[in-house]
Amino acid sequence: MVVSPKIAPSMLSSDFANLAAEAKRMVDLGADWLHMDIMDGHFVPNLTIGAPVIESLRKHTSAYLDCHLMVTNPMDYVEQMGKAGASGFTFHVEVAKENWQELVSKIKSAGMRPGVALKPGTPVEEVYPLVEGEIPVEMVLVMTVEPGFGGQKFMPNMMDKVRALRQKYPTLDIEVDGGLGPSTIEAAAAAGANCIVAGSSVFGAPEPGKVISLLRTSVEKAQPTT
Ligand SMILES: O=C(CO)[C@H](O)[C@H](O)COP(=O)(O)O
Ligand SMILES: [Fe+2]
Repeated sequence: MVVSPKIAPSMLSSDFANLAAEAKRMVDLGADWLHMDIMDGHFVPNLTIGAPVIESLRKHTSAYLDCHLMVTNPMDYVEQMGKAGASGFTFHVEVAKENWQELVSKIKSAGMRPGVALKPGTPVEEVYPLVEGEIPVEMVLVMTVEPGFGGQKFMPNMMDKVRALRQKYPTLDIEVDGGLGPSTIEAAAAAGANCIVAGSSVFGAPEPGKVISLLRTSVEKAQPTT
Protein backbone atom coordinates (compact mmCIF):
# COMPACT_ATOMS: atom_id res chain seq x y z
CA MET A 1 0.00 0.00 0.00
CA VAL A 2 1.39 3.39 -0.99
CA VAL A 3 -0.54 5.56 1.46
CA SER A 4 -2.44 4.35 4.48
CA PRO A 5 -6.09 5.16 5.08
CA LYS A 6 -6.86 7.61 7.87
CA ILE A 7 -10.50 7.81 8.82
CA ALA A 8 -11.20 11.03 10.69
CA PRO A 9 -14.67 11.56 12.15
CA SER A 10 -15.42 15.29 12.26
CA MET A 11 -16.17 16.18 15.86
CA LEU A 12 -18.21 19.11 14.54
CA SER A 13 -21.09 16.63 14.34
CA SER A 14 -20.51 15.26 17.84
CA ASP A 15 -22.21 16.29 21.07
CA PHE A 16 -19.84 19.10 22.09
CA ALA A 17 -21.15 18.92 25.65
CA ASN A 18 -19.76 15.38 25.85
CA LEU A 19 -16.66 15.83 23.73
CA ALA A 20 -14.30 13.56 25.70
CA ALA A 21 -16.79 10.69 25.66
CA GLU A 22 -17.54 11.26 21.97
CA ALA A 23 -13.83 11.20 21.16
CA LYS A 24 -13.37 7.93 23.05
CA ARG A 25 -16.42 6.45 21.32
CA MET A 26 -14.97 7.26 17.89
CA VAL A 27 -11.53 5.86 18.73
CA ASP A 28 -13.10 2.70 20.14
CA LEU A 29 -15.11 2.34 16.92
CA GLY A 30 -11.95 2.43 14.80
CA ALA A 31 -11.25 6.09 14.01
CA ASP A 32 -7.61 6.80 13.15
CA TRP A 33 -7.79 10.54 13.67
CA LEU A 34 -10.24 13.00 15.21
CA HIS A 35 -10.97 15.93 12.89
CA MET A 36 -11.33 19.22 14.79
CA ASP A 37 -12.86 22.17 12.95
CA ILE A 38 -11.59 25.51 14.23
CA MET A 39 -13.66 28.41 12.82
CA ASP A 40 -13.23 32.08 13.64
CA GLY A 41 -16.54 33.54 12.43
CA HIS A 42 -14.58 35.60 9.89
CA PHE A 43 -12.94 33.29 7.36
CA VAL A 44 -16.20 31.35 7.49
CA PRO A 45 -19.62 32.47 8.76
CA ASN A 46 -19.57 30.15 11.77
CA LEU A 47 -17.78 29.99 15.11
CA THR A 48 -16.76 26.73 16.73
CA ILE A 49 -13.89 25.90 19.07
CA GLY A 50 -10.32 27.00 19.67
CA ALA A 51 -7.18 26.04 21.53
CA PRO A 52 -8.80 25.90 25.02
CA VAL A 53 -11.09 23.10 23.88
CA ILE A 54 -8.21 21.24 22.20
CA GLU A 55 -6.26 21.55 25.45
CA SER A 56 -9.17 20.16 27.47
CA LEU A 57 -9.74 17.30 25.05
CA ARG A 58 -6.04 16.42 25.00
CA LYS A 59 -6.28 15.56 28.70
CA HIS A 60 -8.75 12.81 27.81
CA THR A 61 -7.27 11.28 24.67
CA SER A 62 -3.96 10.44 23.06
CA ALA A 63 -5.60 10.35 19.61
CA TYR A 64 -4.20 12.28 16.65
CA LEU A 65 -6.08 15.60 16.64
CA ASP A 66 -6.36 16.63 12.99
CA CYS A 67 -7.04 20.35 13.31
CA HIS A 68 -8.56 22.19 10.34
CA LEU A 69 -8.17 25.92 10.82
CA MET A 70 -10.81 27.92 8.98
CA VAL A 71 -9.41 31.20 10.24
CA THR A 72 -8.23 34.42 8.61
CA ASN A 73 -4.95 34.65 10.57
CA PRO A 74 -3.58 31.13 11.03
CA MET A 75 -0.20 32.43 12.23
CA ASP A 76 -1.91 33.77 15.37
CA TYR A 77 -3.02 30.24 16.29
CA VAL A 78 0.20 28.25 15.86
CA GLU A 79 1.74 28.66 19.27
CA GLN A 80 -1.48 28.18 21.22
CA MET A 81 -2.52 25.15 19.18
CA GLY A 82 0.90 23.54 19.63
CA LYS A 83 0.79 24.08 23.37
CA ALA A 84 -2.78 22.80 23.52
CA GLY A 85 -1.71 19.46 22.03
CA ALA A 86 -2.90 19.64 18.42
CA SER A 87 -1.31 16.97 16.21
CA GLY A 88 -1.95 18.32 12.73
CA PHE A 89 -2.35 22.00 11.82
CA THR A 90 -4.04 22.51 8.45
CA PHE A 91 -4.39 26.12 7.32
CA HIS A 92 -6.12 27.51 4.22
CA VAL A 93 -3.98 28.52 1.24
CA GLU A 94 -6.37 31.42 0.51
CA VAL A 95 -5.10 33.27 3.61
CA ALA A 96 -1.45 32.23 3.47
CA LYS A 97 -0.30 33.29 0.02
CA GLU A 98 2.42 35.61 1.30
CA ASN A 99 3.72 33.86 4.41
CA TRP A 100 3.21 30.13 3.96
CA GLN A 101 6.90 29.29 4.31
CA GLU A 102 7.17 30.97 7.69
CA LEU A 103 3.86 29.47 8.73
CA VAL A 104 4.89 25.89 7.84
CA SER A 105 8.19 26.32 9.61
CA LYS A 106 6.48 27.60 12.77
CA ILE A 107 3.93 24.78 12.72
CA LYS A 108 6.77 22.24 12.64
CA SER A 109 8.70 24.02 15.37
CA ALA A 110 5.56 23.93 17.51
CA GLY A 111 5.54 20.12 17.15
CA MET A 112 2.64 19.79 14.71
CA ARG A 113 2.28 18.31 11.24
CA PRO A 114 1.60 21.01 8.64
CA GLY A 115 -1.20 20.68 6.10
CA VAL A 116 -2.79 23.02 3.59
CA ALA A 117 -6.48 23.20 2.67
CA LEU A 118 -8.17 24.68 -0.37
CA LYS A 119 -11.72 25.88 -0.85
CA PRO A 120 -13.81 24.61 -3.78
CA GLY A 121 -13.15 27.74 -5.84
CA THR A 122 -9.37 27.66 -5.39
CA PRO A 123 -7.35 26.07 -8.23
CA VAL A 124 -5.32 23.04 -7.15
CA GLU A 125 -2.14 24.51 -8.69
CA GLU A 126 -2.04 27.00 -5.81
CA VAL A 127 -0.92 24.31 -3.36
CA TYR A 128 1.83 22.79 -5.52
CA PRO A 129 4.55 25.19 -4.31
CA LEU A 130 3.68 24.30 -0.70
CA VAL A 131 4.01 20.57 -1.34
CA GLU A 132 7.32 21.17 -3.10
CA GLY A 133 8.64 23.78 -0.68
CA GLU A 134 11.94 23.60 1.18
CA ILE A 135 9.92 22.79 4.29
CA PRO A 136 6.89 21.14 2.66
CA VAL A 137 3.37 20.66 3.92
CA GLU A 138 2.69 17.01 4.66
CA MET A 139 -0.97 16.89 3.75
CA VAL A 140 -3.34 18.60 1.31
CA LEU A 141 -6.99 18.92 2.34
CA VAL A 142 -9.34 19.26 -0.62
CA MET A 143 -12.61 20.83 0.54
CA THR A 144 -15.56 19.05 -1.05
CA VAL A 145 -18.08 21.58 0.33
CA GLU A 146 -17.85 25.30 1.06
CA PRO A 147 -16.19 25.45 4.48
CA GLY A 148 -18.24 26.53 7.47
CA PHE A 149 -20.85 23.90 8.20
CA GLY A 150 -21.30 20.15 8.48
CA GLY A 151 -24.02 18.23 6.68
CA GLN A 152 -23.59 19.72 3.21
CA LYS A 153 -23.67 17.98 -0.16
CA PHE A 154 -20.44 16.51 -1.57
CA MET A 155 -19.13 18.25 -4.71
CA PRO A 156 -18.01 15.45 -7.08
CA ASN A 157 -16.20 17.85 -9.43
CA MET A 158 -13.59 18.40 -6.70
CA MET A 159 -12.29 14.92 -7.51
CA ASP A 160 -10.38 16.41 -10.46
CA LYS A 161 -8.19 18.15 -7.86
CA VAL A 162 -7.66 14.92 -5.92
CA ARG A 163 -6.73 13.05 -9.12
CA ALA A 164 -4.25 15.75 -10.14
CA LEU A 165 -2.62 15.70 -6.70
CA ARG A 166 -2.41 11.90 -6.55
CA GLN A 167 -0.88 11.71 -10.01
CA LYS A 168 1.76 14.27 -9.09
CA TYR A 169 2.42 13.08 -5.51
CA PRO A 170 1.95 9.29 -5.14
CA THR A 171 2.81 9.19 -1.41
CA LEU A 172 1.23 12.44 -0.22
CA ASP A 173 -1.55 12.38 2.38
CA ILE A 174 -4.60 13.73 0.53
CA GLU A 175 -7.61 14.51 2.69
CA VAL A 176 -11.17 15.15 1.56
CA ASP A 177 -13.61 17.00 3.79
CA GLY A 178 -17.31 17.61 3.35
CA GLY A 179 -20.20 15.33 2.47
CA LEU A 180 -18.20 12.10 2.68
CA GLY A 181 -20.10 8.93 3.51
CA PRO A 182 -21.12 5.56 2.06
CA SER A 183 -22.61 7.13 -1.08
CA THR A 184 -19.61 9.33 -1.94
CA ILE A 185 -16.56 7.46 -0.67
CA GLU A 186 -16.10 5.41 -3.86
CA ALA A 187 -15.55 8.55 -5.94
CA ALA A 188 -13.09 10.00 -3.42
CA ALA A 189 -11.16 6.76 -2.96
CA ALA A 190 -10.96 6.11 -6.71
CA ALA A 191 -9.58 9.61 -7.24
CA GLY A 192 -6.81 8.87 -4.73
CA ALA A 193 -7.89 10.37 -1.40
CA ASN A 194 -6.60 8.45 1.62
CA CYS A 195 -7.57 10.69 4.57
CA ILE A 196 -11.33 10.81 4.90
CA VAL A 197 -13.18 13.30 7.08
CA ALA A 198 -16.76 12.33 7.81
CA GLY A 199 -19.05 14.11 10.25
CA SER A 200 -22.77 13.74 9.72
CA SER A 201 -22.52 10.37 7.94
CA VAL A 202 -20.70 8.86 10.95
CA PHE A 203 -22.44 10.56 13.86
CA GLY A 204 -25.85 10.30 12.21
CA ALA A 205 -25.57 6.58 11.49
CA PRO A 206 -27.28 3.96 13.66
CA GLU A 207 -23.96 2.09 13.69
CA PRO A 208 -21.11 4.59 13.25
CA GLY A 209 -18.48 1.83 13.49
CA LYS A 210 -19.85 0.25 10.33
CA VAL A 211 -19.51 3.53 8.44
CA ILE A 212 -15.93 3.97 9.66
CA SER A 213 -14.98 0.49 8.50
CA LEU A 214 -16.76 0.93 5.14
CA LEU A 215 -14.82 4.15 4.52
CA ARG A 216 -11.55 2.37 5.36
CA THR A 217 -12.31 -0.62 3.12
CA SER A 218 -13.10 1.67 0.18
CA VAL A 219 -9.76 3.47 0.51
CA GLU A 220 -7.87 0.17 0.87
CA LYS A 221 -9.55 -1.34 -2.20
CA ALA A 222 -8.74 1.69 -4.34
CA GLN A 223 -5.03 1.60 -3.49
CA PRO A 224 -2.55 0.05 -5.90
CA THR A 225 -1.28 -3.24 -4.40
CA THR A 226 2.38 -2.90 -5.38
O1 LIG B 1 -14.65 21.43 7.59
C1 LIG B 1 -15.80 21.14 7.73
C2 LIG B 1 -16.87 22.13 7.39
O2 LIG B 1 -16.30 23.30 6.99
C3 LIG B 1 -16.21 19.79 8.30
O3 LIG B 1 -15.04 19.07 8.61
C4 LIG B 1 -17.07 18.99 7.33
O4 LIG B 1 -18.13 19.69 6.83
C5 LIG B 1 -17.50 17.66 7.94
O5 LIG B 1 -18.86 17.52 8.02
P1 LIG B 1 -19.75 16.58 7.06
O6 LIG B 1 -19.04 15.26 6.93
O7 LIG B 1 -21.04 16.49 7.79
O8 LIG B 1 -19.86 17.28 5.74
FE1 LIG C 1 -13.03 20.23 8.36
